[in-house]
Amino acid sequence: MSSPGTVYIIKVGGNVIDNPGFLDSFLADFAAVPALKVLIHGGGKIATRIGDKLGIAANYVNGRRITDAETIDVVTMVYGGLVNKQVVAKLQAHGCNAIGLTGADANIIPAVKRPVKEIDYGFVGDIPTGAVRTAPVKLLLDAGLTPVFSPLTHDGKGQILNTNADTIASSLAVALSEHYTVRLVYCFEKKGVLRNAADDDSVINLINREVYQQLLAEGVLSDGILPKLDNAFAAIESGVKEVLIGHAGDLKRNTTGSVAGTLIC
Ligand SMILES: Nc1ncnc2c1ncn2[C@@H]1O[C@H](COP(=O)(O)OP(=O)(O)O)[C@@H](O)[C@H]1O
Ligand SMILES: CC(=O)N[C@@H](CCC(=O)OP(=O)(O)O)C(=O)O
Repeated sequence: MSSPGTVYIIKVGGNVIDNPGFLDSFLADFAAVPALKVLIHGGGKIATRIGDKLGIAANYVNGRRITDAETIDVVTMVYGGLVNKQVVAKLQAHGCNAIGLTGADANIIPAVKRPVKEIDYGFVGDIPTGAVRTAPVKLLLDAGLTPVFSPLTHDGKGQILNTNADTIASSLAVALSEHYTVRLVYCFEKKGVLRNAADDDSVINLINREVYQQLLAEGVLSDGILPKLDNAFAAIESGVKEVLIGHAGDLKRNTTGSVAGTLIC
């Protein structure tokens, strides 16, 4: 049997999306990745700004947006519409035949509304293990298309759900590992996971579970880096070949054999 081909699952975060020049150079690099690839975009910052204009204030708990009935409409419009279609149009301009999707399209990412415990997250979706349906993604890749996912899923009963983009990337990476050698690259505005969040050059090159526990105990990690690391470990422990967290400007290096940023092992 021949060895499976490589697919890059690449996630780009809200601080890159919110900076038009940075986003454009990132998308040019993404378009040039010489392998099969899937893009997952965030957009939390833009959703917060547009929500503010509409008088709908953002509220985050543990890195997840509390998504009430008004907020799910805002994020559906912003992630599934504005951001997704702008990213697709820009990729087309770079010669990448992108197709924009939510997790509801082709029923690729069925999710479950997060149960209410101490906190009611509202219309936030968790992706059950094994739920991602890879067949439609494979069809698109086989047809020469590049899927671009917004951070939206659905409950199978007609309700769109808001799911953290890092989680979507990790779940897609794990599911596609059954068919491909998958490399997952988280791209954001820092050079990697930092030992000192205020020092952009304090990148930690390698993090395993033991180092992660130490960093947590030292209080070095906060905000969005926590769900990113949780999702990164979930991927590396479930069949994904390589997981990297790095600067969006280092995508070219991170998809051509070298490593710039933090490698999860
Ligand atoms: N030790 C750390 N290293 C890197 N980032 C950190 C660290 N501690 C906190 N952060 C914060 O985590 C953020 C990344 O999470 P998030 O804002 O959700 O990014 P994205 O939108 O790209 O997923 C960084 O912008 C940074 O402000
Ligand atoms: C449930 C939840 O928190 N969803 C995220 C989805 C967007 C996202 O993940 O965007 P970034 O990658 O830019 O952070 C949110 O609404 O902020």
